[in-house]
Amino acid sequence: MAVTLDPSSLSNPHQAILTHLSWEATVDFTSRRFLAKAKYTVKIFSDCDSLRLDTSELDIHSVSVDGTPVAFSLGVPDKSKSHLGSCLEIALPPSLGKTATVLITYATTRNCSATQWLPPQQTAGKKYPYVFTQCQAIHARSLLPCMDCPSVKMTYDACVTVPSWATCVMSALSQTKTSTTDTNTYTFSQPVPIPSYLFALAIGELSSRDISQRCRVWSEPSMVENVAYEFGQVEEFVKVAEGLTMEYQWGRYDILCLPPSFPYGGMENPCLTFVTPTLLAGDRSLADVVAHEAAHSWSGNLVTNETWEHFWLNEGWTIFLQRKIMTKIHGDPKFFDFDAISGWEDLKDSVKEMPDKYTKLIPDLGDGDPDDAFSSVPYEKGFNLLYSLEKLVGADTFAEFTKAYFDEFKFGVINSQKFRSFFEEYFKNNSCVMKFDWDTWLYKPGMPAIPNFDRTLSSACESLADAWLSVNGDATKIPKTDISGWSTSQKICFLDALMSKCTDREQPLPMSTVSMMKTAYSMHETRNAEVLHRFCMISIESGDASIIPVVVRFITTQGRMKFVRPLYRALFLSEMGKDAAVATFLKHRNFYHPVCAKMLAKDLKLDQVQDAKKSTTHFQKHLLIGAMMAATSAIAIALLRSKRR
Ligand SMILES: CC/C=C\C/C=C\C[C@@H](O)/C=C/C=C/C=C\[C@@H](O)CCCC(=O)O
Ligand SMILES: [Zn+2]
Repeated sequence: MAVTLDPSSLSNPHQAILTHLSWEATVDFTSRRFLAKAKYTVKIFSDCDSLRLDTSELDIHSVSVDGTPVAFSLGVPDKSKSHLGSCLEIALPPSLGKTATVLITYATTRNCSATQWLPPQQTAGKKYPYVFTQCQAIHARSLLPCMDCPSVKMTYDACVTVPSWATCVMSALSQTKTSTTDTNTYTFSQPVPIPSYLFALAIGELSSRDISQRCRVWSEPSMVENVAYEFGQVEEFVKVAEGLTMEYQWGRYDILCLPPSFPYGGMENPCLTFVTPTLLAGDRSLADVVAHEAAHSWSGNLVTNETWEHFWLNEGWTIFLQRKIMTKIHGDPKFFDFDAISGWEDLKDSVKEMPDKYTKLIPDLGDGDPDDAFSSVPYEKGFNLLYSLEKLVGADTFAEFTKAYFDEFKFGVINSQKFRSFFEEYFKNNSCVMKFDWDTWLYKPGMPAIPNFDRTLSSACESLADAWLSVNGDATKIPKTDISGWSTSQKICFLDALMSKCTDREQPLPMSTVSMMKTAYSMHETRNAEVLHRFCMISIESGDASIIPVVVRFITTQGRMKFVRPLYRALFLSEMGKDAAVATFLKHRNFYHPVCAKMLAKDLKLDQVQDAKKSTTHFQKHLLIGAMMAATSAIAIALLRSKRR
């Protein structure tokens, strides 16, 4: 297999490639570590005297090749690219044949960025600890030495030993469970080759409910009935997706609903999607995230972006399929554009927020950390590229192309050039196709031209936004529209339109209007996280301090980055909320997943405080150390203030 060099990996898949992993691990909740063995089948291509693997913060104990201990070295991480970790270089004896078995014994450490270890208080049951992993994009290397690049796909089996009260689930098919008085040992098999970022496990007190023959939901026991109801449509989602693409290839499609600090809406771990409990609105209104994760069973998991620079091919396609699935479920063809309008608003926010280099569909990641490049751009700009192609060739033909695409690239990898060539070849007899401006779409930063979306379903929401905008302190102008029967999507569309119009006018909604809206709709009390998030954003921007306790509660009871990052940033930028933002983060830092904590520290400029600490004079250092010993959040606030002065 030809392999592209990946800027996000230190491994050498062009010389030797991993084809199968046997992972054996024991979890230790006391030391918060996995004690593990990774045994790889390696295919060696040419004259290759060493195997290079990605690692990050691992304790490597020993390495053997075909049963014989060999020399290995662990590189020193490059400070300017610390996200890449350390290269584990393993000497390959010259006598090796075309394949070899490499066995690495190691332990993870407290600095493992792929895991979050939850104390019992952070679980619903409050009795037992919990651990889960999140490897995308390049955190698998902190869980196991591997070729942490999406172009390397391998099958795996695993054997995991956990305490007797615990259940282990993985991104694979469950095989056996054996128990002793103190332990349960689970085995798993993933017979479809997967990239390292899809390696996943969770261990905790778990229960499950079957939804259909191939779909089951998992969660902590007290939540499992709610989870089963919320995601009860999952079998339909998978069936509709099969109709759009091809037969489901992974055997099972299960869902694990995690504790609230899970940092993403969902993660498409094969056979077992991980989701945030912020989807539990009680009315299935946020289940489109499950449709999204189910769609990844084809786009991303079966046809995988070759490097993270082509991430739009994972996410743009997935959003496209998600919208097709949800349109079928809603039964109204106009839903597709209605939902695309909502995505367009997300795209505008990301383009405003991100540096130009990360608003290109193919960003130049260079030495950049993929976590820094992450935004709605690959999702929504990617979707809009596909939407434009669909409009160009017509929906029926594009539907046929979709099937041909997944069939052509299944079990393999894709990049933007291959995608373009396949599209052009498929439509070579269609003259319009040659006029498509690929270069602008793929390489130009910023917003694409706005498509001519069908606004039939969004116009009432947009009109209501206009009506609220014209209130301007005059209570007699409060709109009479009764929105109590509106769907969540309509409320979201209304709030997005309101925010977008305020941005266009470069003026926040007046505080008096926000206060009238609060009385009219009580959105500050909703249990729907998407609606609450938007209402909190509008309120912060209007300067309404009464929203601060609501925001603080929201950002300290769930850790989904989509919500916590913009809310922390908005608070931090506001005069009224700056100190609350820093104090809240410092107090609750351990609640968040390590990646979320890293990103929030950057958002709140606390990483600069860290850097400043490193470069202070001796005297300043003493002051700083003294202050640190007091260990209060006020210290960081004071530091920030003195920096501001
Ligand atoms: C162009 C960007 C290049 C690489 C970024 C790839 C991954 C970055 C990383 O930060 C991981 C992302 C994981 C995402 C998982 C699930 C998302 O679909 C969730 C979307 C947001 C949400 O709904 O909460
Ligand atoms: Zn996705």
